[in-house]
Amino acid sequence: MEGARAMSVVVESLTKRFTAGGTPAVSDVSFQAPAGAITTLLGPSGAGKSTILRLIAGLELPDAGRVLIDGVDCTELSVQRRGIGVVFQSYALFKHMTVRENIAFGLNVRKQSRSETEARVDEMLKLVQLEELGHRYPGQLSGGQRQRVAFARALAIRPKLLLLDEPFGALDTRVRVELREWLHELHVQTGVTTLLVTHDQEEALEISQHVVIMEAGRVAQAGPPAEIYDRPATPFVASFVGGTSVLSGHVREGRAHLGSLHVAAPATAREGEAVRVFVRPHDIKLVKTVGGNHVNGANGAVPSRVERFKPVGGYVKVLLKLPSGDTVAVEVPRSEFDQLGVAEGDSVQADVRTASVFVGDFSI
Ligand SMILES: Nc1ncnc2c1ncn2[C@@H]1O[C@H](COP(=O)(O)OP(=O)(O)OP(=O)(O)O)[C@@H](O)[C@H]1O
Repeated sequence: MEGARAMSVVVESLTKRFTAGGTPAVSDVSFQAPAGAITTLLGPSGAGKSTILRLIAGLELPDAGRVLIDGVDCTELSVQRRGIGVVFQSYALFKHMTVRENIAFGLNVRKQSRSETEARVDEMLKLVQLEELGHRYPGQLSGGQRQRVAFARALAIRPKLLLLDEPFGALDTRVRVELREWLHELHVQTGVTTLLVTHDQEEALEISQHVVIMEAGRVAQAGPPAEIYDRPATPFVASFVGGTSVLSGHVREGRAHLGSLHVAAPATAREGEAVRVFVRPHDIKLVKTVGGNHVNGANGAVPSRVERFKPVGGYVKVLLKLPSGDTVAVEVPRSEFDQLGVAEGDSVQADVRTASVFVGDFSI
C-alpha cells in the first residue's frame, strides 16, 4: 500500500431527482464503503448506481443527504477538491496525448514539478505494467491497455478514493476476466478505498469485500459477498445474485410444501402460512425417471419436465418445469448431464439438496 492512509466513505440518505416531482433516480440511499476495501454497487440497469457514483464524485448535486469522506462532509465540495480518481467504461483518454501525457494530466493541473511528474508517471506505468508503451497514443493500444492507462491516470494524483463505473464493461469476456484479476492485484498494491459499479454479479462477488445491492434507486441489501449470497434479504436479491429460483408454497406440519416437494420450514412459520422457497441452480440434483419410478430424496423429489437446456462450458443450464407450473433454473455438471441422457420434453425427478425458506408475503 502506498502513501496516505485509506479513507472510508459514508453516504447518508442521498436522494436525487432529475425531474421535479418525478421518481427519484436515487432514493434515501445510505451505506458505508469501508476504508481500504473494494465496495461494489451491484444492480440492474437504471437502479441508480452511476448516479450514486457521480454524487460521490461531485459531478451531480444531491437533493438531500450527505457524502462523508473520512468523516468529513464533502457534499458541497467541488470535484477537484474531493481528491477522487475516476475511471469510466468508455476510455475517456485524450486521443492527441501520449500515454505518458495522459497519465501526467492530473499532475500538471496540480502544478507538480517536472521531475516529480516524470517520476510519478514512471511509477504508474510500472504499476499498470505498461512501461514499454509510454510513448504510444491511445489509438495504438488495445481496449484493455487503454483501461489500464485510465487507471494509471486516476491513481497518479494519489486519490483518497477510486471510483470505477463499469471499467471493464466495453471489453470482451476474456479481457474482462483477466482485468478483474489485475484489478485485484492492483488494489492489494495500492490499498485505495474503491467503489466499483457493475451489473455483473460474478465480478462483484469475486472482487469486492463489501457489496451494496441496488434496486430501483434504493439499497436492497448491503454486506460481505458471502452474506449476500448465503442469506439474501429479499426475493429480488436472491434472484439477482446467484440466479436463484423463487417458488411459492405453504406450511404444513412444520414443513414448507411446494406441490410434492417439501423442505424444512423456519420454526416461526405457522400452519397454512405462505412461504417463498429460494433454490440455487446447483442445489438441485436431477434423477432420470425410469418407468415412472424414482428413489425419493430427503425432501421428496419432484417429477418435472426438461423445458430447455444449454451447455455452457463445464456445465449445462437446464430449465425445468414443475407440476405447479413454476420454472426452475438448474446447473448440472456436463458429465453428470451426459450420463442422464435426457432430451427436451423428457421427464426427470428434481431433488432439492438445500433451499432457503422465507416466511411472509414478499412482493417481487
Ligand atoms: N442526467 C440525467 N437526466 C435524467 N435522468 C437521468 C440522468 N442520469 C440518470 N438518469 C435516470 O436515473 C435513473 C438511474 O440511472 P443510473 O445511470 O444511475 O442507473 P444505473 O444503475 O447506473 O444503470 P446502468 O447500469 O444502465 O448505467 C435512470 O432511470 C436514468 O434514466
